[in-house]
Amino acid sequence: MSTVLPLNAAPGAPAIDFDNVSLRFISADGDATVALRNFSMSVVRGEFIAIVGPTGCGKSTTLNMVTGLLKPTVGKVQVMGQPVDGIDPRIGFVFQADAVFPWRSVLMNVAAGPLFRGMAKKEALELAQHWIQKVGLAGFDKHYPHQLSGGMRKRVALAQTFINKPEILLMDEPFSALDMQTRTLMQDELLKLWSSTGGSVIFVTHDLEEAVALADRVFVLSARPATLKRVYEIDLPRPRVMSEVRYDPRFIELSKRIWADLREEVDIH
Ligand SMILES: Nc1ncnc2c1ncn2[C@@H]1O[C@H](COP(=O)(O)OP(=O)(O)OP(=O)(O)O)[C@@H](O)[C@H]1O
Repeated sequence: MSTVLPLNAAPGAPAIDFDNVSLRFISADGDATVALRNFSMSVVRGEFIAIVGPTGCGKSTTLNMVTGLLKPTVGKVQVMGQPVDGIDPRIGFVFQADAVFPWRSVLMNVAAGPLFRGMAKKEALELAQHWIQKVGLAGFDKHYPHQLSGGMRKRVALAQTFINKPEILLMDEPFSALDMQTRTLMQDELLKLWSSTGGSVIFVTHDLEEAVALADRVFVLSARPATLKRVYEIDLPRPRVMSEVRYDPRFIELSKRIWADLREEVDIH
């Protein structure tokens, strides 16, 4: 099994492609749970996709198939035109739980990726300082995670991820543990970082307003076994400012429509 895919193996291919994918979990006592059924989704390079759906429908499962942690029972998942196979250095992650190392300073946390890949220490630390500044943490490089607020730790996580220049970024409710104000700041931060680096993002969230505010397209999943219910084009202009976009009449209209779709799923189950 190869662990690293050839870079830009298929230049014209979508960044991520789910082709009629179903996934069934079989538990130790033989019970089957269908988490995803006939799911297709194509993510263009540079596109920001959000996935919303009721609890337990299979949102995280889709991300786990992009990383290769889970394999579809039926159908195909491809990254940059190639089947998912092993660890792909082009993919970055930010999840709800902080992935920062508690025993490392902010600087060493942010430098971890480049150092791991063999970059010279001086160069890696300089690059890390650059990213620490970029996420608004200048002066905190010697702090340890326990000395930071939840929002600041999230900034470390973003710097730690973006320093690796991911071509694909998978985010699973990354800001859901934050208070509303910090969350809004982090959403702005994410959009800035994304627009300056140009990767593709899949952002899983329970918060449909967050999905509408951030994404180019919102994929609505049905209750389990999840199928794709509808896809919404979010034609709000960019750059978007989180504290303002929520008052845009088009934002309100789209949010209402998507909520009506989602509510049907939540009501039934
Ligand atoms: N390893 C596993 N073995 C068996 N069932 C699993 C496994 N992982 C997930 N499931 C089941 O598959 C379904 C989808 O789970 P998943 O975590 O993808 O949902 P989700 O939409 O991300 O949920 P939430 O919104 O609550 O985070 C759930 O019913 C879950 O219990």
